[in-house]
Amino acid sequence: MPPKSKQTKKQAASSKPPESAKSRQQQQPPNWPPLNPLVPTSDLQLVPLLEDQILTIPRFWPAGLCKTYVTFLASLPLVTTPGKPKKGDAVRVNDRFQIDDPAFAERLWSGTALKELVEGAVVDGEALSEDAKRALWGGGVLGLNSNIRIYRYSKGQFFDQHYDDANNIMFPSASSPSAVAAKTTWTLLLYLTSPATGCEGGETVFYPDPPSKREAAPPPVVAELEAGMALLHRHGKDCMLHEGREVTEGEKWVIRSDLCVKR
Ligand SMILES: O=C(O)CCC(=O)C(=O)O
Ligand SMILES: [Fe+2]
Repeated sequence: MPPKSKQTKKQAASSKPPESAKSRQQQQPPNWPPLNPLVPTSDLQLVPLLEDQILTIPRFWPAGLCKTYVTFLASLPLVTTPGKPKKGDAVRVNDRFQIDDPAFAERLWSGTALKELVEGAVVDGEALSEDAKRALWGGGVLGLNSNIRIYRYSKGQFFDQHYDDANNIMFPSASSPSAVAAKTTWTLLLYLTSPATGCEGGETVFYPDPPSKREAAPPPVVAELEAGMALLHRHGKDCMLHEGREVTEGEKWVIRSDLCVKR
């Protein structure tokens, strides 16, 4: 699908946790399976898919852990998107489970290679300076957004072209009783399925803007699904137009959170 003009700039529907009666009464977090076995951090790296915009971590989760999670996530009460989006929201047709779970966000951050890779910021074998790190992540990194979203796309489901919003949040602080003012700067997608697990289609596709009005847009950047690969992309004002292509066979499963920095 060609990129749409900026006039039709769709946002992903609000990623803030729903204000339903259930969420206000503090929905019980799931009993997430342990995050092991994992690939040692020293065997992993941040690999740019598009410089300064999209980074991947291939083999972030091994196949076995992805499989354990897909089986577990399928037992959660996922909710199918209502057919018609609110005005200005992108069409998202999938099944979703959303939970505010600071403990799981912290495990996904510190209990995996993510924290070390992001804080170390060794991109393509080159270690960034402290200033370059702040410029890359948009500030001093705190960890992952506690707003955890699980997506299941079955055959025919997709996430239409949109931009991801940055959100201001209060980040729980380990060192002080009060939370720290934070904002989200990058989207984290963790793919649990791929053609190797029977999922066809469903690639996340990014549409770069043309360099000027008179020039053609560069070709889209396609993130092929790889079970266990994590992908980070800039969001908010620096977000690229992107979509989750239609799944044509099998199921696509994704865990979504966001990188948070001090505000
Ligand atoms: O599922 C995908 O590939 C994309 C998801 C996405 O764009 C989002 O969560 O905002
Ligand atoms: Fe998105």
